[in-house]
Amino acid sequence: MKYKSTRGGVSDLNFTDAFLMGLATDGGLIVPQTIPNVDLDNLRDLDYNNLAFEIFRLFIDDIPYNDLRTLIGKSYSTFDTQEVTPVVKKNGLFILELFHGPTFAFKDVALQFLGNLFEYVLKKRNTYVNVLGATSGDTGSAAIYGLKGKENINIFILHPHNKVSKVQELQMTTVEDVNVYNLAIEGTFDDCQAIVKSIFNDLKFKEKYHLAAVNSINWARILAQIVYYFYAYFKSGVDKAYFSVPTGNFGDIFAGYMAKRMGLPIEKLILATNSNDILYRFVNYGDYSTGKVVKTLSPSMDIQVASNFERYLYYLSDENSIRVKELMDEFTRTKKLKFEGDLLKKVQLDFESYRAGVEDTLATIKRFYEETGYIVDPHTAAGVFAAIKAGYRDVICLSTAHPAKFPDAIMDAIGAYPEKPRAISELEDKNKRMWVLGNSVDEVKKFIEKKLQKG
Ligand SMILES: N[C@@H](CCOP(=O)(O)O)C(=O)O
Repeated sequence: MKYKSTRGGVSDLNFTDAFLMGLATDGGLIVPQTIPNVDLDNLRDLDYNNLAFEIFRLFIDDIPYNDLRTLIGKSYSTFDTQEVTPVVKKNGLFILELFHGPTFAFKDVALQFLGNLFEYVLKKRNTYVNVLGATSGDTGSAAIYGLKGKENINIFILHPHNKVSKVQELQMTTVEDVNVYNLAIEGTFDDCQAIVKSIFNDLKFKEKYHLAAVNSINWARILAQIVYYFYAYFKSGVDKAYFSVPTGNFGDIFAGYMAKRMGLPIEKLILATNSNDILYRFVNYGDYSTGKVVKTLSPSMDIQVASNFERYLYYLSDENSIRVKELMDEFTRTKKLKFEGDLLKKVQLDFESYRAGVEDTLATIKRFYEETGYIVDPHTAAGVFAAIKAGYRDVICLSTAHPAKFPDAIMDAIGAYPEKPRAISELEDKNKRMWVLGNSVDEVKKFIEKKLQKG
């Protein structure tokens, strides 16, 4: 399999080069040059690791199969269940539990694998990387847990200062390994993401410091997330699938879109947002225009500029890179895009979307708990809210995080705190380490330079 950029300036990369490049050097996002088709019957009865292997090998042909199997096995051995992403049925909905990894969020599914993949590739190539990423709460800790203490890797993670949950902040900032740098930026997640992209687009700086990406701009993230759509489909036993996906950066739901393009019978992807509703407006009205980021109960979704939107735009434009570049340039200039007519109808064939405000989120957590005894976190609640609104039978809701990451929201909803896994309760007594920086590309660059020169 070869890879290219959505903007047409990069092509014919093998998987490992695409993985190390992260953001394409022309500013676009990397996609596979063809989308492979799967035979569902060959995958149906596989356990998680074997399923992951069968899907990965369709996209990776420059890593020996034995090594790939070892990487997969190592990555998912840190999960608290061999199922990796179990599916449970509650009140007519399937809940795909994606929070069984070390940081209790769906990001672990990809980032445990990416951590091991970086280690493997760097050793093979006898080189090093400095990972740079942005987080609205979950990617950061998952990336840090995937990479902490690993040789030949430093990791710099930007998060919006005081805008992630307390547990999310503790998970990131209590890691004491010397290769981990937490930068709390005086701004929003969109500011953090813009800083990261601007630094990646400074190709001299990127090359000089061997920068690499862990956000879903990295194709390997999407690849790892495709697997659980297949797994959930087989486990649920449904004929045609409806997935409801809490959505911020569009990476998770885009993985579902790819699974559909590979032949998974997905009837509809239900896109759930919180009040940061740019994607809700896009799907319903063709209005992709940024608004102000507002703080909600589901901080990981407090995003207005969705990174992976560009990958979808590429497929929506029938893989026309020139058109994608024009649209992305227009978006950079005006902060808005408009979609109408047949193009919007095409979007609505793939997706439908609902927006859960704060009251909807709290009411959904409460009602679901009262009816099932099961506590969903505020992000999952947005997905459950959307699934109920959509009204289809047997929707598979992606449960993207453990409720203990958001105890205050749960207390507000049901009047009690969720049970805390030990790994979370232990965080409070640990030392914290982070650096507060202004919302400035230069400040972040200077910080990276200073730390790397010292090292
Ligand atoms: N919701 C994310 C934001 C970053 O998204 P990513 O999927 O591109 O890493 C978070 O929790 O950090």
